[in-house]
Amino acid sequence: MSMTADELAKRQAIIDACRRMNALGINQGTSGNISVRHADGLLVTPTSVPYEAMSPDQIVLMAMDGSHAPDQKPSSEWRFHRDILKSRPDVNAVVHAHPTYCTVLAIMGMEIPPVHYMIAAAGGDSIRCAPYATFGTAELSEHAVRALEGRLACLLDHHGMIAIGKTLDKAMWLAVEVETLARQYHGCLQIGQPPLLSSDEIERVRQRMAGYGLSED
Ligand SMILES: C[C@H](O)[C@@H](O)[C@@H](O)C(=O)COP(=O)(O)O
Repeated sequence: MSMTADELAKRQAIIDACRRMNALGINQGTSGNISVRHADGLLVTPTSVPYEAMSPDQIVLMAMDGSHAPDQKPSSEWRFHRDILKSRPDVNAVVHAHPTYCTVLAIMGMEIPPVHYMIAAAGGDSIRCAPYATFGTAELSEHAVRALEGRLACLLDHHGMIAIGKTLDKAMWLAVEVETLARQYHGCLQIGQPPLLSSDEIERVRQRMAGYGLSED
């Protein structure tokens, strides 16, 4: 398989990010998948390959019509990766994981409200929870794209979380922030119903955050 240095670097960056997801504790086992925009299509992780054993040649190069080399097996979630990248020209990377606290809230069908100003990093005053649909289906993809409208992250009912970004580093950074928010919200709920920040305040923070570190810009 011949490829440019740029493509090889993107493939390796995807694998490094997958391993980091598990090392950071925001994912486990072979759950989760990652994609990055490349040329007119995307590079996406293969299905059910342990991240420690994943090699750059196993990353699947996919066209926007879903086609790929016949000997390659893309992630079972390639549809939402493709559909998000297709519908969001502002986004170049998609990170899907099964972080524990995000998934606990998602199982309960709960979205994350503005309990902490860092929610602004996800693009607005809530992190929505997309309705449940079977993994890998076009229905799940439609729900995810809708839940991500005007946002950079969403929960997936009875499933997990998606974080997206202009770069893979930004999407990974946001994935950790979203799991932290989920943990904080879960902690608050042990005490009672937490007071929330106003939508105006979240919008103020969002504007102040523009260009801050790895957040939205
Ligand atoms: C069954 C899978 O775990 C599915 O839930 C998917 O969402 C996932 O996280 C990993 O699937 P792939 O290995 O197919 O990327």
